[in-house]
Amino acid sequence: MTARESEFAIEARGLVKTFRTARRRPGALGMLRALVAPERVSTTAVADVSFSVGHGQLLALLGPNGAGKSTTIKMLTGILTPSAGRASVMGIVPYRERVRNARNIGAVFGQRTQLWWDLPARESFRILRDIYGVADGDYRSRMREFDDLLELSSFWDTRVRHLSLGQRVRCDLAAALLHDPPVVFLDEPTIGMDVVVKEQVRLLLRDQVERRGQTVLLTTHDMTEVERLAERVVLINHGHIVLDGTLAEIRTRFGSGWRVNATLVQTEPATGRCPPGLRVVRQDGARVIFEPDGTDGVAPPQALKRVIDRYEVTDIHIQESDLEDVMRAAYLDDRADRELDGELDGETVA
Ligand SMILES: Nc1ncnc2c1ncn2[C@@H]1O[C@H](COP(=O)(O)OP(=O)(O)OP(=O)(O)O)[C@@H](O)[C@H]1O
Repeated sequence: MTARESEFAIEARGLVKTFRTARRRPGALGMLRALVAPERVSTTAVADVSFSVGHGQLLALLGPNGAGKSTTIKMLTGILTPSAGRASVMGIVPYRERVRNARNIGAVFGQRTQLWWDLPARESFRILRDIYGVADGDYRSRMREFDDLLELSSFWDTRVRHLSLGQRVRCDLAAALLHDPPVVFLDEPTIGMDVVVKEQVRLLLRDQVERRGQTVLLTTHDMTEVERLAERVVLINHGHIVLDGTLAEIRTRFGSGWRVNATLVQTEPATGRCPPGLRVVRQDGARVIFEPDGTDGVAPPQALKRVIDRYEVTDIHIQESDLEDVMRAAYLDDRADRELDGELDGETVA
């Protein structure tokens, strides 16, 4: 099957990854025991992950620390072989055909550079140009484009080891996109960047998807990034998929979806006189946030009218619920499910 014949650019079906590591006990005796009779323990980083990404889609893979996001990406880039399940990227099984897969993908691991540590970043770009056989004209125009957006030329002649984290990740991003791969994996690509550079990276990614039709799989802990970029979100927790949907679907399922933000003339608690179908989420003096209480399925225009009818209002608008709150609700829901299934043992709530 050729790359374009496969319906999805990225497919993961029942992926599992278990690591076997030596357990280290404390103290000198523990160290000795580890040398003589090492005790091995299994960690299941990815327990059961299935999802697919269509050609030209940008999907955000989200989850708390240790959820299994990086391990999933490593299986999709061919760095790790799954313990069970299967993966395909542009019709290729990444861990079986690493070299063919490498031509189709670009990858940025924000925590770790792909560049040559002791060389100036520009030297790494030239080496990558030769490895991937990028034509001189294409190389020059892409470097110009990356420089325009990411302002690399002020530091690309500095050795990579001397770059700041944000500068280094910008160079990593350019290196990953240099051969214009159809699929890009970005594991925390804006780590260490200031807000201005973050915005530049978002512009670059949007352009890669909209103009070049690239497929992007992104992990991030930055919800603004998700709101700005992702059409779809897959949420992973403890190596399991918790949800898979558009931001709108996720908001509907785990958040009220919207809230009424009002500034009242009165400053006493609004709770006692709350309009029907609404409850007070927060009140700070005259500023009150209401959300639907779930009793009558009130819609945003009705909710505005009910608040205005009940109070004297100086300012009022509908606000979409905060994505951080929605994600937290989704984790807590998953946690409650697993508690019921008896899977959790003494774990603290994030
Ligand atoms: N090589 C390894 N050997 C043993 N355990 C590992 C290895 N790599 C990852 N793990 C464990 O697997 C789990 C998932 O790790 P992973 O790096 O995939 O999480 P993550 O979702 O990317 O987290 P973060 O948001 O912190 O980057 C963690 O408990 C981690 O300690």
